Amino acid sequence: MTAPALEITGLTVRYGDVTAVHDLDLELAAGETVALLGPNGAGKSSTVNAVLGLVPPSAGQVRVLGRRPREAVEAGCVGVMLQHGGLPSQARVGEVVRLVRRSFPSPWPAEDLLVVTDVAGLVDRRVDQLSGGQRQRVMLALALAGTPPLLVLDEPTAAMDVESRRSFWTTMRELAARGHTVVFATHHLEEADAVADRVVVVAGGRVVADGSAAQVKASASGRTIRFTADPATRFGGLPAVTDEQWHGTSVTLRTADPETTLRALLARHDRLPDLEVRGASLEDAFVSLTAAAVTTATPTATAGDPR
Ligand SMILES: Nc1ncnc2c1ncn2[C@@H]1O[C@H](COP(=O)(O)OP(=O)(O)OP(=O)(O)O)[C@@H](O)[C@H]1O
Repeated sequence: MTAPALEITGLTVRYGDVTAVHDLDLELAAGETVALLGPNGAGKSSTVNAVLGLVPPSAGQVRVLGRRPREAVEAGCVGVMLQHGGLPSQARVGEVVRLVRRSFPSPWPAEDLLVVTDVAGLVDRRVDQLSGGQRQRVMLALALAGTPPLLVLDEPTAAMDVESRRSFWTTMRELAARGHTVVFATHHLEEADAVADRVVVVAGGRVVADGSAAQVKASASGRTIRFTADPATRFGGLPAVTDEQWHGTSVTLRTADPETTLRALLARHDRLPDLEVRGASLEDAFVSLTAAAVTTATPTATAGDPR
């Protein structure tokens, strides 16, 4: 049986009095593309750093393809893009890529590496002359230089514009299609929704939801009903409504049971102009799951099948 790409069991990371990660379990199968979502300070970077062997677990253990993190990194099993990765500023891109490739036992074929990461046109450029997005692409080329089965990316698109992000994620999909496992921490919910086949939401150092984007969305209770109304109107007392928000003349009701709420609304009002009934977005789910975690400080049920 092949080992999971990543197996985290009971991981706790403490920095002095601060517990950044609490008893976290996570298993990634080979070939999965997994988004790690969470608000600032949720424990994403601490988890990533433990996976890379950069911080020691205070409790629990991490295995990357069955190996200890340091061993896995040294064997070239893990490609990494960190938030504050450095590059030698005076060197040319081609030299840096060549040097890094040479340090691995099974480097990614040179030409293909430059094409896949869209760096071919930058090889003669000095590193300090790159734009933020170009720099990130070079960082990706270095992360892939050892042909790692697992790619770990901490907010990889933070410095990229919309177009660079789009092409970056196209590259990630190609890598996933070639069998690489990709795990990335992000604040961009739309990226997680579009790219990841699994979304893990972390809050307060714990996993609060784990499933496909659709499952995570479904785990945020309720739908929203939106329509236009006179701001003097009040909709208190409607069945199943848990929240009422106004923006000008547009009212949004959150409801646990849209059909019952709609029946009651239509019994009282002849017209509901611009009526829309929507499922929760990933952002709605994220806000409600992470808010619940902060309020209760205990993990809620995971969405979807535990893996
Ligand atoms: N080296 C450190 N020393 C002390 N506390 C730390 C250290 N690194 C992180 N922390 C704390 O641990 C908690 C989790 O931080 P972490 O960086 O893992 O979260 P994150 O989810 O990656 O946040 P962000 O999205 O802001 O990058 C925070 O309270 C943070 O202040």
